[in-house]
Amino acid sequence: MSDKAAVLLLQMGGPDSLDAVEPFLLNLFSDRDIIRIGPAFLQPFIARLIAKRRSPGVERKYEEIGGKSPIRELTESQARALEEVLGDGYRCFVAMRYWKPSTMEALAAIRREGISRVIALSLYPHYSRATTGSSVNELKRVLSQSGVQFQMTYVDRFFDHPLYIDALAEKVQEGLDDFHPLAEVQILFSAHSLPQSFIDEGDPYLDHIRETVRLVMERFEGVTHHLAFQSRAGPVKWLEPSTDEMLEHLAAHQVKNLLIVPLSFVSDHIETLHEIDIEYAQEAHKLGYSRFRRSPSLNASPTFISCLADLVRKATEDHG
Ligand SMILES: C=CC1=C(C)c2cc3[nH]c(cc4nc(cc5[nH]c(cc1n2)c(C)c5CCC(=O)O)C(CCC(=O)O)=C4C)c(C)c3C=C
Ligand SMILES: [Fe+2]
Ligand SMILES: [Fe+2]
Repeated sequence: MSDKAAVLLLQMGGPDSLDAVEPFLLNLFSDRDIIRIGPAFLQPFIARLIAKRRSPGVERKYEEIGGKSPIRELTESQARALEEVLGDGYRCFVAMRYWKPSTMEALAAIRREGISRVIALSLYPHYSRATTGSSVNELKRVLSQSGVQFQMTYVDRFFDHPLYIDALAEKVQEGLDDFHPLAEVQILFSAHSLPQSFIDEGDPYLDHIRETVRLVMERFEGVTHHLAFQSRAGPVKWLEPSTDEMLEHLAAHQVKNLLIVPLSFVSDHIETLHEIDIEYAQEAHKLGYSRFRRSPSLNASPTFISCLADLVRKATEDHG
């Protein structure tokens, strides 16, 4: 047995080729933690229909950002950077909820290394049953099926960690530096949307998002900011206002310079590279903004990696 600990980074995953889009969507729409469609016994059939119907449009979007999601490479590079900072006592692994490497593959790799202590670290800063909840449920299912005993610790949120806030603030500052020094810039935080029913049932996601925004804005006193929600994916009531409505609203109020700051994701993927950089940028141009920019994603930002390292070290101390 190894005396090292494994850090298992939990992330959503994304298609690694255009052929992977439909099976990726099938995995996602089959998961009742993220979406409930009809009674449980019917969901696999309905999920198949939705995945088939949705995939041509989604494939076109992935085609426009290079033919796949970059989320695997970006998460692997976060894992390597984290390993470097943590040093000899740790090895880092990645488990993707809806694509590769799967939770099963990740646990098998940890086992091959002879490691028995695992810190499962969700890469979603804000807790939601739809994201972290789903990944942790999957992990627990696979652990119980595998029959292998690991000593597990879970880190399921870090929306208010000072180093996460520092890392975001650095990116916001980089974004602001891309405007003329005398320009009056407003900030639009754009978080991933969630059906309102999750919040009504007690999901803390919205409170976590608001707290992150509050803490970041403590560093930018005097700058006007807004919060909106992007990437709805179905015909229910989602969090409001939507990012596209907010873009229209601000344009109508003569806002000319806008920095959009993506929240809820810690790396680039289709919703930054396509939805913001292509779709919202075109919309902003039509609406008459003079300058519309996105702050860079955290990816392997050294400050963000030191946040992850701090979370891992604290989890290790707590469970000695
Ligand atoms: C079905 C409902 C969905 C809910 C609820 C939802 C919540 C949610 N998702 C993220 C983060 C990501 N979502 C991504 C893609 C994606 N999400 C949904 C659906 C829901 N998400 C779909 C159908 C897709 C696929 C793309 C599409 O069809 O439009 C991704 C990107 C993966 C990648 O390309 O790399 C991320 C990341 C959060 C944070 C969240 C709620 C809090
Ligand atoms: Fe999503
Ligand atoms: Fe108004």
